[in-house]
Amino acid sequence: MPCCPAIRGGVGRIGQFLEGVREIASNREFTTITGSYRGVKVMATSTGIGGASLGIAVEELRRIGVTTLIRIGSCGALQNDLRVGDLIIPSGAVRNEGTSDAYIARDYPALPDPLLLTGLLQTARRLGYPFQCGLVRSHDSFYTDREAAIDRYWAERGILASDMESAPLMVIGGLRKLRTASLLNVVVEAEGSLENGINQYVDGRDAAALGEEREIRLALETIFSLLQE
Ligand SMILES: O=P(O)(O)O[C@H]1O[C@H](CO)[C@@H](O)[C@H]1O
Ligand SMILES: O=c1cc[nH]c(=O)[nH]1
Repeated sequence: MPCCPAIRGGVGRIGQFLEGVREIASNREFTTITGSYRGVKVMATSTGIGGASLGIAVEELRRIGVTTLIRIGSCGALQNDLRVGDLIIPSGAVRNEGTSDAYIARDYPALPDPLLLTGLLQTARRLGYPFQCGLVRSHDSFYTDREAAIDRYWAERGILASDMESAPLMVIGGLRKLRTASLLNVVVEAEGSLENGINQYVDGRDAAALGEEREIRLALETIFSLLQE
């Protein structure tokens, strides 16, 4: 597999799947690389933590002509049958964060582009990767005094998992006519320890890494497949 050892973090790990990797910009939490996957030129950008920085990245990528964005991220499970390393393909997201509120009232839904969503589902099946498709919840904080009650509330309503960026990505995508979708890897099981889960991946270390490799491959294969149609 071609390698790009100088680029740190998730973007560097995406770079391991690409040929001809070049870092084209790096400032604060935002690092952008380009490379090609099976002959298709792709770009990967780290968007930091939370909707606010994601929103800035998406808007600036749009200004340079990007039209299709797939989030490759992690999440905490809200349902007991989800294990570390399981993939979730969100069919929509609860808007429990402030960034999408800055754009439009909550009546406006956070939904992925239907063609991109369909592409991800078909490709996941073709690759044989187990996944769940359903609703997730995007939030702004881990450490309020109400986290356990909030998680219970949404878990009882069937929400699969929590992340921080899927909803703002989908709302901004809808409003700006971008094709967006999200892809999440479970790094914390329901009722699990948040700190252990996301900082060290303690018990599920290998499973989380495998889940991440799968979501990177799934995103890239989906882009490749859609361009063949
Ligand atoms: O793995 P990423 O994409 O950063 O996603 C999740 O991890 C971060 C929290 O540790 C938040 O950004 C959350 O959405
Ligand atoms: O529990 C978690 C793990 C990752 N990201 C989240 O938003 N929550």
